[in-house]
Amino acid sequence: MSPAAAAARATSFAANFTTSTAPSSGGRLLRPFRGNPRPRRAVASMAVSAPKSPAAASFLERRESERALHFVKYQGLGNDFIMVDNRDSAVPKVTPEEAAKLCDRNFGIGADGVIFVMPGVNGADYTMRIFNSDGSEPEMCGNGVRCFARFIAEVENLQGTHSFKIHTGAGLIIPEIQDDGKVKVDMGEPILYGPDVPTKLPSTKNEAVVKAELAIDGLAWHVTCVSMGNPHCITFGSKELKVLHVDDLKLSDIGPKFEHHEMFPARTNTEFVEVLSRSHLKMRVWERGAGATLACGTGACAVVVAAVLEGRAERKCVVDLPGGPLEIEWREDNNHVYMTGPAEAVFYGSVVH
Ligand SMILES: N[C@@H](CCC[C@H](N)C(=O)O)C(=O)O
Repeated sequence: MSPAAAAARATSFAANFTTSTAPSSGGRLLRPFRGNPRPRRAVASMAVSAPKSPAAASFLERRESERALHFVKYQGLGNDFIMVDNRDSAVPKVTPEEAAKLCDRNFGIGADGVIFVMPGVNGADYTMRIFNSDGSEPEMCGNGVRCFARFIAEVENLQGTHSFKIHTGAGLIIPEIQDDGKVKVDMGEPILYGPDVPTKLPSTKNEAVVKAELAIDGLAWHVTCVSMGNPHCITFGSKELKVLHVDDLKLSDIGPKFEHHEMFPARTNTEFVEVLSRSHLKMRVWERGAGATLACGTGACAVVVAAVLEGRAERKCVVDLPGGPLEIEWREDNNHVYMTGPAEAVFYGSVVH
């Protein structure tokens, strides 16, 4: 597509979206919304209520248009995603440029990313792809994969506990919906070898980059680098600031300087962490491609790995994020990291493109 055509297409996105608020789930799986007389596809839950005015009638035409994209907005601890049912195709239904438009909180729907539920490959049940709010494509998303599991249960009309094998850019990820509606995810093994994270910082402990020095804004930050499929740089402070008070940080100033630092060839997510106890951590995150978000699942996992490597915490911790707590465990027996937390639908809508 030419840049001009892409721009025109993206503009029509912003001008033509409609939404409807989801009925409260009360912590349970949402049922299909009943106002839809004739759902276009099997995903009845993406429908909207019946029109009552001429304006609403023209909305109906748009909804039934071939170009309508139906979505469900999900959130996990305030990390929010536009979920797209892409089960019938291995090609995402929106382009990275369109995704960036849709994620815009003023001119679009507003979200930290767009997630596509796609057919599985290599024996996996499904494939997850995600575009960040800047249109870049990360390998993995922890809060996103919990939303992904709940969204699958919704569109497949599954009740109770279920687990799925999800193919992602970070390999096979296994979320399990628990009785209480929370999702526990086997996030696989952390990657600690510097060039694979990737970071150009030299290793300091075996092959890992632990408490290495990184100069930013006149401070010598102590950073540990961990990949959970996607890159993370974790800091508990600097030579000058021994202890961080994360609420005092101006993330929008400092975050981009980590994200775009030359030591991180694929850019990086950055977690700023305060140790409340050996099993209780508090963090704020600046995400690659999305900026300050209310939560980051892969980030919370990476934080616990870094805290263990630096001798600051036990392997099982509660991690407080601005959007709420996650339970994280880095198991010694299999080296896998497990993350448990909530995910829920927020609203349903459609957008014409
Ligand atoms: N919020 C996510 C991470 C999303 C991807 C990240 N921005 C990246 O580019 O790596 C999470 O919950 O893990």
